Amino acid sequence: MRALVPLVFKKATELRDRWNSIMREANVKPGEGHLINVCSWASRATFDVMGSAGFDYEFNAIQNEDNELLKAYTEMFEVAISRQSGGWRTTLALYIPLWDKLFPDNTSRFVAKCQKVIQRVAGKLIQEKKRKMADAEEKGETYQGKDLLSLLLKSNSSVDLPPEQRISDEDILHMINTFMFAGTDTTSLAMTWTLYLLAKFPVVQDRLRTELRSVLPSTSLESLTQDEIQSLYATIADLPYLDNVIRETLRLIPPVHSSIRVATKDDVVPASSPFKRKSADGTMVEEDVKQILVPKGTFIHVPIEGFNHDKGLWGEDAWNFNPDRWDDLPEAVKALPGLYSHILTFSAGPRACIGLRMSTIELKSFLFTLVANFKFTDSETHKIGKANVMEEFYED
Ligand code: HEM
Repeated sequence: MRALVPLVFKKATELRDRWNSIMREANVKPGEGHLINVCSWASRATFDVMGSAGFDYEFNAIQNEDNELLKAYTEMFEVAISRQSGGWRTTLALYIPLWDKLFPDNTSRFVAKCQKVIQRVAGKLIQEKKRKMADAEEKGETYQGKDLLSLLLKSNSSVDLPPEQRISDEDILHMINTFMFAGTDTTSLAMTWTLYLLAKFPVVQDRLRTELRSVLPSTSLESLTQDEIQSLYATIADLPYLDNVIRETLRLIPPVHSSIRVATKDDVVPASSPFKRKSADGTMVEEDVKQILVPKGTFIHVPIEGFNHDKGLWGEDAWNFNPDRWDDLPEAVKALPGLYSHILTFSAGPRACIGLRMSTIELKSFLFTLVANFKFTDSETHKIGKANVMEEFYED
């Protein structure tokens, strides 16, 4: 993870410079604003980080959007996310995964087209990496690549690994897809919502900027040595208000708002307080229910956002954006499980997120660079909506 820090700083300063040059080109005068689609830029930045750190691949997305692999991923993500709105096809595909393959609609055909591009380009990437490793071996050297793909290929070709435990190139390709899907837009959404909330709550933004500027180095970030960057990041990582702002955003707007699990055996889930059960047509079926029976095979919707917003645990102000709450959490919250800060944003248990540390480095470094240099305000012309549990943001 240490090796990630200089790369993330490089990308954060690149994004800062790109925004500055856009404003210069648009002739924006000091104090004037300029409309920027933060969501799209944040996504391009996290693609760049994942490309370099994950696969030693330069999407170069902050500079241009023409890369064909980048286009395939972004278009595929957009389509996949638009499908999340539900509908009978989505539900059917959940129970019969082959359905989409047997009876593809336009969306499935489009995703298949993107997948073909990914298979071709990422497949070439895997072959090139293997060739570099073989070349190094021929010279009696060890290939030094530190990206995820190199480490994966190295451990996969290790002589100690029994052949039946080696993973195929096809599975490695699937892993690249998983990392691109799980590790880019999640972090960029977290970054975007943080900047959005800062725009909505200028007092919080000003207080955060003051904290960030207090640790700005006296020379430019570009002139820092690797050791100085590491030491700057260690300082940023410990900034209390930045930490609170990030935790509060991740609590209030988790980028993954819900998940699904399947019960592998019959189970009983106790209710924290008795509830009334209604049938699908809204008529009352049972009063004073104290537990939920879960038969094996049931699909369970895990409401991450609901867990993070529970007023019974977090207090009446649970739906408010209040970074200071992290200085004095209710006892009930402290007792909650979760990989991160008693919230379910990164899930929990054996299949919890493995990218928590990577996304923390990205969020802290990018927010440091951007908030110390720019002031964010809500767009007057573009309405930004929020679905799921909350539709509005409440002032504390
Ligand atoms: C703010 C950023 C992120 C959030 C909110 C987030 C959230 C999550 C959640 C909720 C899950 C569980 C999904 C489920 O089981 O239904 C998950 C899994 C996963 N995440 Fe993240 N993630 C983030 C960043 C990252 C990053 C940067 C990486 C890349 C290293 C990553 C890699 C993964 C992987 C590989 C899994 C699957 C783990 C498994 O099934 O064993 N995530 N993430």
